[in-house]
Amino acid sequence: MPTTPPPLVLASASPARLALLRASGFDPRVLVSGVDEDAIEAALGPDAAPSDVALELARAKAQAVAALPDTDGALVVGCDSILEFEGQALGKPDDAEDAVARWYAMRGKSGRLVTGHWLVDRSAAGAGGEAAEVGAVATTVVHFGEPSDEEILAYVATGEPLRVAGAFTIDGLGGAFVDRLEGDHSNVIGLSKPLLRKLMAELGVNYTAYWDPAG
Ligand SMILES: Nc1nc2c(ncn2[C@@H]2O[C@H](COP(=O)(O)OP(=O)(O)OP(=O)(O)O)[C@@H](O)[C@H]2O)c(=O)[nH]1
Repeated sequence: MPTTPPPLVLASASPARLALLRASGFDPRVLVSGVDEDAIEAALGPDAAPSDVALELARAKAQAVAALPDTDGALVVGCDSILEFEGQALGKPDDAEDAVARWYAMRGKSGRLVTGHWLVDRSAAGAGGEAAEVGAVATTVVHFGEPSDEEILAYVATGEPLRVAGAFTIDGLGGAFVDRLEGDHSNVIGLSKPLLRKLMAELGVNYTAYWDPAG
């Protein structure tokens, strides 16, 4: 019989990450970190690798939430997703104009969606242990389709691209404009399930112990 795992805390405001965890058998509490992502990115400098930025932001979010008294005894997970495209680190678009310009540049090409993952184990057994990665499992190559100008304008007008890293989704409206992926799809949505399992194992936490046997 699996031991009772530490309660899971998602240090993210992302509705997609929460929905993904719930669909995967978890019922996390959500505590949003409120960290100043722009300040962290500025401190890393313009030449920082997108994977380094994503990991540093994931760390900042997870550790900020793990510092709250409310997370005593819990396992905290923080994430950050960035699209690496033609040498640029692209988060959410600044505005509709930026989203349109990005799609004009992205269509017919490919990019790498990297998601930094950072876990902090505040349980008694975990003693503040941490596990983090933005490696191979947390990098997915995205091959974009070729939406027409009109389709791009229609997509941006929905507002969806403004709310997501890289100005696209694979499971939402934007999926029509993503031809294929190479790598983990959940990583693109914002949290890689196989990587979460791996990082939990590094902390001695059993991923399946969160599942309700009654289903
Ligand atoms: N549903 C969906 N969401 C996506 C996809 N790609 C990126 N996102 C979302 O884009 C957002 C990336 O921004 P982040 O800064 O990592 O996270 P956030 O939403 O700002 O929330 P915090 O973790 O609180 O910063 C996340 O909410 C991701 O879930 C996708 O293909 N599908």
